[in-house]
Amino acid sequence: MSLPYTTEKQVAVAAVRRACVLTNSVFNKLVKNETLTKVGDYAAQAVISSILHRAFPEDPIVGEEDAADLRAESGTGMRERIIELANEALVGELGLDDNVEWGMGPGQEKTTEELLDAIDRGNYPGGPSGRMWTIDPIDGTKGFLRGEQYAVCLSLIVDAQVEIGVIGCPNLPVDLSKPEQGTGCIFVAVRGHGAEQLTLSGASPEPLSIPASTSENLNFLESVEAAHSSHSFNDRVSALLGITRPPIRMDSQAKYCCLARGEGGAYLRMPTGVGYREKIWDHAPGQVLVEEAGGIVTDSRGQPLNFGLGRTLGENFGVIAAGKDVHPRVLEAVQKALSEEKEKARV
Ligand SMILES: Nc1ncnc2c1ncn2[C@@H]1O[C@H](COP(=O)(O)OS(=O)(=O)O)[C@@H](OP(=O)(O)O)[C@H]1O
Ligand SMILES: [Mg+2]
Ligand SMILES: [Mg+2]
Ligand SMILES: [Mg+2]
Repeated sequence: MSLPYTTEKQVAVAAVRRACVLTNSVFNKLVKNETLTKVGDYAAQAVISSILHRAFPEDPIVGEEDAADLRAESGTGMRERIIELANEALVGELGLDDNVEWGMGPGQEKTTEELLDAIDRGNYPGGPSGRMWTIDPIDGTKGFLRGEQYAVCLSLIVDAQVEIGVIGCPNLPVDLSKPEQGTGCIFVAVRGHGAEQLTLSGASPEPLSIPASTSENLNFLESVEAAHSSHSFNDRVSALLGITRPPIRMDSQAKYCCLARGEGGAYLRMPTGVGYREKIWDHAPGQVLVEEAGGIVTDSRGQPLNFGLGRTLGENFGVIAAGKDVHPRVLEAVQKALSEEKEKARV
């Protein structure tokens, strides 16, 4: 019997690999020299969406970017650069099990209009039923521009359940404690069939599982940007848990990836203010990856994240991701810290 979603998994890994080659080259060619903030995001969404559309023409896509600004833009050459980069990534030879079959193959460059349409196919509103893909072409855009962590993120959601997650992390050390061993990994999970780490070329799959953890060897993974999640709240939760090690700050869903391979111990993302709604593409691939590595992902009420509400996760109760043994303790400490905050606000 073949594994479920075999083709979907192959296509998703191929799309993320190609997008990672692209974002790497965008960084080396462009970002280092000039601040071209969204080139990589648009081009990578165009690439992933084109590959998905070729393999699964009926599947809707919830993508972070849309091409409205690009269509309106003129005179800067930005659109032309994006089209050139996307075509390079779509038709290039990547070596290994070359997945030209999922790419476009030599001579099959797309027109500007086709690639703008591919970006705009990410406009699906989401919802509780049916199949849909989520694309975050560059998650952690700020990290990407700093030359630090970012991730190319793709997921397949079926009837509000995340079935496949693929996260490409070109700048992530293969082992966080041994950065000299090189960087670049792809993380893949299929619901019910485990999580694995591959090389950026899609080789050498290593199964992932979160080891048991105690308070002594625990530290939090958290956002770099204080505007995206509350650092001070995390400090209080750490104190309640007796954690003395400093948090690991890193942009993007690389945090879910590190957690899934036993680095850190808990990813805590509490809202910094009222109003911001978390986007499904920022959490769907990470959620299935951590769950398949044996972890738990909930909000601060202990409820699972709801991927069936549309493009967002709805009202923001934060995210707590951790191994099975650690999660209940972190949840309890988060709830204690929340009630302390409420108490303070009352007096
Ligand atoms: N106010 C607020 N609160 C929470 N989250 C927000 C907020 N504003 C933006 N975003 C989303 O954060 C995504 C990046 O998350 P990170 O964990 O990488 O944040 S950080 O860069 O490390 O601070 C980032 O994803 P990208 O846009 O793909 O980089 C945004 O979707
Ligand atoms: Mg994002
Ligand atoms: Mg993004
Ligand atoms: Mg963004």
